[in-house]
Amino acid sequence: MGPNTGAKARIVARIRGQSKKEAEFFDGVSMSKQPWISVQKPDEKSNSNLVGRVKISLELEKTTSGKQSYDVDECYEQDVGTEEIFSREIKPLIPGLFGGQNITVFAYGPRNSGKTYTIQGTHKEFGLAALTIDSILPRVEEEGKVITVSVFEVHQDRVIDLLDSKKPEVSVFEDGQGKIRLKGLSKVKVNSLCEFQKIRPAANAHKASQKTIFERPHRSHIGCIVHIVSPQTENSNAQLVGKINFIDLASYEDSRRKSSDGFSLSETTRINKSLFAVHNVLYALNANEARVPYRESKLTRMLQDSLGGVNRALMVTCMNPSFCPETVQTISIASRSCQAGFLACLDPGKSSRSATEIGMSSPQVSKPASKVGTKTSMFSPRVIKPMSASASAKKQGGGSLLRMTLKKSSILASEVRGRKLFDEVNQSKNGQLGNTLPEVASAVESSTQNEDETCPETAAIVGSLTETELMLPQENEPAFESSSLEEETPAPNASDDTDSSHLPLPEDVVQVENNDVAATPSAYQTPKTCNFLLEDKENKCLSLNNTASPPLSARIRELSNNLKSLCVSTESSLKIAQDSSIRSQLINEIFEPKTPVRVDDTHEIANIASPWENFQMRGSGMKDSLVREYLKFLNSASKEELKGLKGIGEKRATYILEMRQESPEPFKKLEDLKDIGLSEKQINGMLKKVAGDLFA
Ligand SMILES: Nc1ncnc2c1ncn2[C@@H]1O[C@H](COP(=O)(O)OP(=O)(O)OP(=O)(O)O)[C@@H](O)[C@H]1O
Repeated sequence: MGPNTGAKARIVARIRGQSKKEAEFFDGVSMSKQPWISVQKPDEKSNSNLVGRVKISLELEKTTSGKQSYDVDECYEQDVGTEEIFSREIKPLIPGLFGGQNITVFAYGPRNSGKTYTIQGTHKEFGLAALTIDSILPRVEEEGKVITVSVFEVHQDRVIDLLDSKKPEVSVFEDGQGKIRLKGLSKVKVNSLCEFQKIRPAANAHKASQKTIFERPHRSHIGCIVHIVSPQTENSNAQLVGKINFIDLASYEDSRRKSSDGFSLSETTRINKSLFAVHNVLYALNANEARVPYRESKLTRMLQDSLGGVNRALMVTCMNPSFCPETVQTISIASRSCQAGFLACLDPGKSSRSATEIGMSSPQVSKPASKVGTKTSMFSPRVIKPMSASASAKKQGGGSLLRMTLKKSSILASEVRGRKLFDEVNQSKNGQLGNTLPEVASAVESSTQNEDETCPETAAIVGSLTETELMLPQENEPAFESSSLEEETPAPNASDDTDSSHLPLPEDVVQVENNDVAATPSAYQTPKTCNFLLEDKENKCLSLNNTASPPLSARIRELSNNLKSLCVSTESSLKIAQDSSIRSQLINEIFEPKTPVRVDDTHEIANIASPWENFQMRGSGMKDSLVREYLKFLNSASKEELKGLKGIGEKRATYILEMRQESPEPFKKLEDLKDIGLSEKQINGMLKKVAGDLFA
């Protein structure tokens, strides 16, 4: 993949070819001579770490911001065709693909910047996906392997199978072995480039009818996975050899500007948030960070087994040839991930700690760039900041990212190191300090779990996925393209962000509060002040101080302690309480099941004599019991019994049984029901039905 910087993700730019109108406007003047973008290639003879580094300078006079420069691994100018990009960036990786490596190619950029053109191509020029298929087919045939292709869409955290309109939603989950499963994603066998070009999303076939259901087009990420598979033989199951993902990312849009297409602010910020999540992962990989935030978005979660480890990623940042503020923002964000690779290269062997580990948030709003001369240094010293979406940002919606990050003032350790490194280099080079990185919106860390880098897909996955029929060819139809479907019902996982109507179960509470803790530096930095520390899967180091709610295990332990201490303290009360009714009430309060109560809240226990409080306490206990019984049922019921439940049909029941074969107790908390494709609303609905049936 081009010159090696030691980075796991290579960041390149591509300046889109001019349209006829643009060509007329510029009257055939080469873009390199335009005031808007200029590209400075590195000195090939230079014997430094920066070999291969390309500087893109943008003339921002129109915004009175002056000129801004960004470093990327490579920049392909207008006269460079997709085939050359393929030869230089992807072709060198193909042997690895046959050796078990996974590759991911992202096309990223603002609207109309050539993303789809780059990935998918047109009938005149092949895109990177078709060129890859063309290149791997001979070897695939030679080695007796097969190619299967999946096409999907990620919209509002929902993954939709675009090759099968019957079961469009794909479940993304981690199985008992920690492997990412894409349950319900179809695969189509491809024998030739022609077949690949003829694949068209099933969704398209129903476009007309679906338009009546989905009212307006939406922006989404479109992905195509090309798997190389060793076919099933008498002695072995089908085995995944390697796969290459092509992701045509949704356009980046400045959420502060009104969308010309009438997209809501929340939709724009949601998309930008998922784009930031991709960059955060690439940044973390390039910076060799201990924690890679795969869980920040559905897309990165899906691609977890293709990013990191021995796998390679390529980000093609598409740029508009004519002035576009979003182009400035996208290239600055992309350059940041690229810088991380150089940091790691300059500081080998050191892996920076993640924001979560050091307990700091990552403010990510940059300021307009200050004017810099293009000749200052090969390095433009910048503030390098991993971005992440916070739990609170999730709750508030992406629109609050900007506001929130403006408020945050803590500094990331890796950022400090990054700045220091750059400063050192710059000072040693020419003693100059440069500008700061332009605007990047983000927030604090959300995930509470350290995530391993790689999770290779297994034959089991290949075997479990259905192969659908090849879609009928349609003339002049691209191999895959963005569906114009709009979802009818609220996205199940999207509701994670906004829907607060779910049952306030202890697990939920813990989850939310843990996230808050992740955003609270003190929880990590001052363990000595903690009452005590707990460790569990979801929460590696959680302090039980007053700002955080403990996990369930701790609550139970604490409850038990409370009960013991209450027994002691109320023994004396019982002696005092001569009246038998008070006595029995006290006994009830102590020994009846109820929600956990903190030690320092004991004064509340003395006040729970109100019938309403009593009722609520007991109701909460009953609700917990109901949930426990429900999960127990799911973990043990027969298929027929499962099918008797609301929301569980033949497929889900079969799937539950499959899950139980892998793990005896797949459902430990209500959230686990999302693994079978249920949304929070659906889960709540199911429970309400169960509760209602008790009184029927
Ligand atoms: N390198 C190129 N050379 C010539 N034409 C190009 C090039 N890249 C893109 N185009 C043309 O520019 C237009 C926009 O390209 P494309 O649809 O790929 O952009 P996009 O970023 O995917 O747009 P969006 O995501 O906003 O729909 C198309 O007409 C496409 O054919």
